[in-house]
Amino acid sequence: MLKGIHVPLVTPFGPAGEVALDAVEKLAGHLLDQGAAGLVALGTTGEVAALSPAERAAVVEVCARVCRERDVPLTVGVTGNEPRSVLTALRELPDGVAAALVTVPYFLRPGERGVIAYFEALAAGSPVPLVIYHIPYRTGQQVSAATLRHLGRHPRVAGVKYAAGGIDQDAVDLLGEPPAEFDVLGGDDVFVSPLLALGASGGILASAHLATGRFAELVAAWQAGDAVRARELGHRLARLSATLFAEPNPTVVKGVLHARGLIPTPDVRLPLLPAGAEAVARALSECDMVAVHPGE
Ligand SMILES: O=C(O)C1=N[C@H](C(=O)O)C[C@H](O)C1
Repeated sequence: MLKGIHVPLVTPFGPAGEVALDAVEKLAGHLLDQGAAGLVALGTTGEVAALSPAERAAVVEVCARVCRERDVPLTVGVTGNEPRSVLTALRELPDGVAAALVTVPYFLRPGERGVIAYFEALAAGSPVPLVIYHIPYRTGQQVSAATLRHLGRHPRVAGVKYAAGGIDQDAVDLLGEPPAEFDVLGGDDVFVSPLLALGASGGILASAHLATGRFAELVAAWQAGDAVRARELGHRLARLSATLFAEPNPTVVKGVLHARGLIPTPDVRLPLLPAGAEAVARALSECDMVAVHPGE
């Protein structure tokens, strides 16, 4: 269901600190023009924790409109770690949302049986398919390939955003025998190329705000079996991602998008602080090395 590159949108802020909805709309259209297969609203990259409920709803509304007009899927991040409030949020999603990206319950460390019970409860009541966000270095909860395979057989579980911090044994195991109709999407920007080589169907990557077409080309090259092209491009994009993640995400991405005139300010909300000028300059120069056309 979710193939190719899906960009987890930053939330641009205006000079007075307000959410710049016109910039959300422009950026969303630009990324789809550049080759993104879909968008993700309210991810970590969107600074979801720093947005009010009204701001979140407004961002989703704009993204849903753009995605509807382009006939591409919109995935929405839904945060929480107990099923009742997460189910309420899932039921409040507007029409036209293709899937919800739901984080493995964080901080509590409920164990894998708890993770299974949690996602089964959500899947039973969710109006939209779920994409499990597996990111143990943020949640504190390991999830094995066996657990993901078990959950992946549920008709309401569409895939996993796999962000284990590298290519681990579970990634190899899962992609060696994935459930039918279950998409594995790379969520660690620097490791997306090797994950695609193992058979992932795409990625949800903050880095793909830049060089979007190149990331799409990377997916296509691995899927076409063009390992020479894919390996070379993968190395270049990994260098770009490393510079974009040199400071906490999405600070450098926002700095670069602002320098390129794609968002009105590079501002982020606390506890994030804007990226340093040197980090932004390094990332800009890496973008130019990957681009086919200047400013791409
Ligand atoms: O918001 C997201 O989705 C992503 N978040 C990750 C993070 O901030 O660690 C990075 C990934 O590229 C997408």
